[in-house]
Amino acid sequence: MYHPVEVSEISGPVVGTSLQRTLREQQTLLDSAGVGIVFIRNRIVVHCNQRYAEIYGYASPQELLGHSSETLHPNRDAFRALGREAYTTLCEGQTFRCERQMRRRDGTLFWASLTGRLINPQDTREGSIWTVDDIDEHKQTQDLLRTIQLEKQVLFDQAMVGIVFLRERHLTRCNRHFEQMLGYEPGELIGSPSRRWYRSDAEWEDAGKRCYAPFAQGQSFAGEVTLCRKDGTPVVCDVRAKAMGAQGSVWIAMDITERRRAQEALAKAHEELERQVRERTRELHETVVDLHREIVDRKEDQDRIHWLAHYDALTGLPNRTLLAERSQQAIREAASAGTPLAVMFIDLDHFKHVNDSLGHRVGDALLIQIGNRLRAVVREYDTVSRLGGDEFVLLLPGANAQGAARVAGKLLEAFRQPYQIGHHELTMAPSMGIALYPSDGQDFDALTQSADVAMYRAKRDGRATFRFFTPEMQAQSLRALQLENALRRAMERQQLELHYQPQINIATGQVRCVEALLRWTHPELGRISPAEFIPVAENSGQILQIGEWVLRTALAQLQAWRAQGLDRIKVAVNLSAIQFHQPQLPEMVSRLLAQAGLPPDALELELTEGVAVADPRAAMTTMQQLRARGVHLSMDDFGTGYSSLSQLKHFQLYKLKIDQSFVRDLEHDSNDRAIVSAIIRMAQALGLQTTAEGVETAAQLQFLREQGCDEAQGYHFSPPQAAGQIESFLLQRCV
Ligand SMILES: Nc1nc2c(ncn2[C@@H]2O[C@@H]3COP(=O)(O)O[C@H]4[C@@H](O)[C@H](n5cnc6c(=O)[nH]c(N)nc65)O[C@@H]4COP(=O)(O)O[C@H]3[C@H]2O)c(=O)[nH]1
Repeated sequence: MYHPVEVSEISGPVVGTSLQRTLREQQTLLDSAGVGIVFIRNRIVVHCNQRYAEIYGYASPQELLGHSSETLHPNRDAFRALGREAYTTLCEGQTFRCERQMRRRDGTLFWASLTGRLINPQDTREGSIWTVDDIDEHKQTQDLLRTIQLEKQVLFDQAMVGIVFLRERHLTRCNRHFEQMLGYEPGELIGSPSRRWYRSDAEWEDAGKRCYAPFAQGQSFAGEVTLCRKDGTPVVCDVRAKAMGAQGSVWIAMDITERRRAQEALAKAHEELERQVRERTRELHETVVDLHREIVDRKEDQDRIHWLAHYDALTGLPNRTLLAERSQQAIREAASAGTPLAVMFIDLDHFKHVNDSLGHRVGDALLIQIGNRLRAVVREYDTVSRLGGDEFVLLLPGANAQGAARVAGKLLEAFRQPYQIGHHELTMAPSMGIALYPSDGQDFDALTQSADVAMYRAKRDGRATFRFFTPEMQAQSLRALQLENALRRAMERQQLELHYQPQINIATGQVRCVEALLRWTHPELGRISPAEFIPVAENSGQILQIGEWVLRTALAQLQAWRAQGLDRIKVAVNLSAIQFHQPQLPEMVSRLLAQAGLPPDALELELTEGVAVADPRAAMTTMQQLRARGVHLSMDDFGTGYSSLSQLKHFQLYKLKIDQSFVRDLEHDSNDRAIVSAIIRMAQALGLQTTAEGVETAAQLQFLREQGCDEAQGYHFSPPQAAGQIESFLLQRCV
């Protein structure tokens, strides 16, 4: 038992020495003790050691001596409460231990571990001894630890992730969230092997390999693992796992099934969006391409429309519209500069025959070549245009009459070269009419009209030539227009009539054939010569209708004469080249003969040499067809055209009619005599009959007889007369 004694209270030499040593030892013991020790009597600090003073913030024990122990407590209540609690135990002679907050000298509180004991449990007045240890730091650490543990527990319990502790792949502990996540009751999983929350052995083993491999290298695992609920449904988890040495491992699993599902849905939506964007982009691209194409197409269409409106589709030459525009411009310039200008109208002679006999393809190819040849002849700034068909118009700015004539001459020269179309070698000649500005017309229409009229004159004057427009032509062209209009109504108004002129056998004086000649008597215009109106009918196309009427009427008349007893008489009908090139001609002839009830050899068709000029081969085919049907063919006006001897051989002709231009001057012109004589001999050599036209005198007849000409026709015997008038002549002269 410790009795605190003041050293000065001890006296006596021996006692004093050992007592002093004891006291020193006690004092040393007190001073070196690691805990604070205090002796309190009547709630007053009677004695304490250095450590005690330090704990309460005093420099030395002396500073505390005499202090009320109450000041060392936080407050009076705490002091009394401790007294009440401690003295129950102390009075029983027990040691009282507790941990209490105490107060330092500066007022701060600290935790202290107190151990007290009464000196004499029977008498509390003797005081008590207390050891005090400053456990404030330890207490704070403990509190901190407790708080941390509490927090950990809260985290463990409240975490929104599953937390699992495993040892050797068996669950030692897990939080509620893990159980709930997998659908288990609290504690149901304790001790279970981790295999329990995998769908199959394979998945479990695979997860084991993936997760434990990093553990072996001291690393943690982080990854996605598919676990399995109690009811079998899969749970996709984001798993973090860490090895804890001998403690096993801790696993944190977060259910990301929904997130994964949402991610998948998002990815799908994203993919769909991308697909839609791609689709839209593609559509947009296509729309842009379509639009672009449409714009290009429209531009091309516009260009094409503009081109078609201004150019001839076949030859690529300017058409009438562009020609008119250029002409107007050229006329304006010529007017202001006082310079000349020529317009040349070109029509191809017998071009239609090419089309009819060789087909449009050949005709088109020929027109293209002709267009190129025309372009090659003229200057750069001249315009070569095609109006359609075989009509071309040249606009020659700056060209006077001399210049235009030179161009026409060059064209004639250029046209002399044959055209090679496939295996066909074709020659084509132009008839050209020239009109000059300003004398022949002040504007485009007037100039082209004048050039057109001049071109007709060139045609009439033998074709393959050119003519300048003259005022006299103007009058004639007006006449042609007048005739064309009048001719349209001539047939329906019965103004047409046939006259017949006999052809006399020179040797016997007998009539074997009459030539039907067309007559037109107009109420105002009077009698119009076929030489004038037949070309008009040919140009306007009316010749086909008129020609058929002539054939029908002539055959009907012949049939009537035959019925009257003139049963061996024949009729000769003139055939225009245009009629001849009609593909249905042979069929039509047969039909009309059949309608009249006449044999084919009752009809003789008079052709002009012109029919064979453009395409002898096609002409030959038509002639063969007619001959095959039994119709006789004769060549009219022979000697004026260009028939070659070799062609004649193949033409299957029956007769040559010697043109009246050779007969007219037989008496005075030895050349004509020579020609007529040669024709007759040639015909004889070819086995052809000969008929001389326009025989007006006995001397002409005599010469023809001497030369061996078979027949004669002319005023010497009879002019062409109406059927009724010629009948008596025929009755006398027909056998
Ligand atoms: N100077 C003179 N002339 C004589 C004499 N004898 C007859 N003539 C005339 O000579 C022409 C002979 O007919 P062409 O050469 O076939 O020439 C014909 C013929 O090419 C054509 N033509 C007449 N009728 C038709 C027809 O129906 N169809 C076709 N396509 N042409 C016809 O018109 C041309 C002229 O016929 P026309 O005026 O009737 O003139 C006729 C006739 O009247 C004579 O002794 N002296």
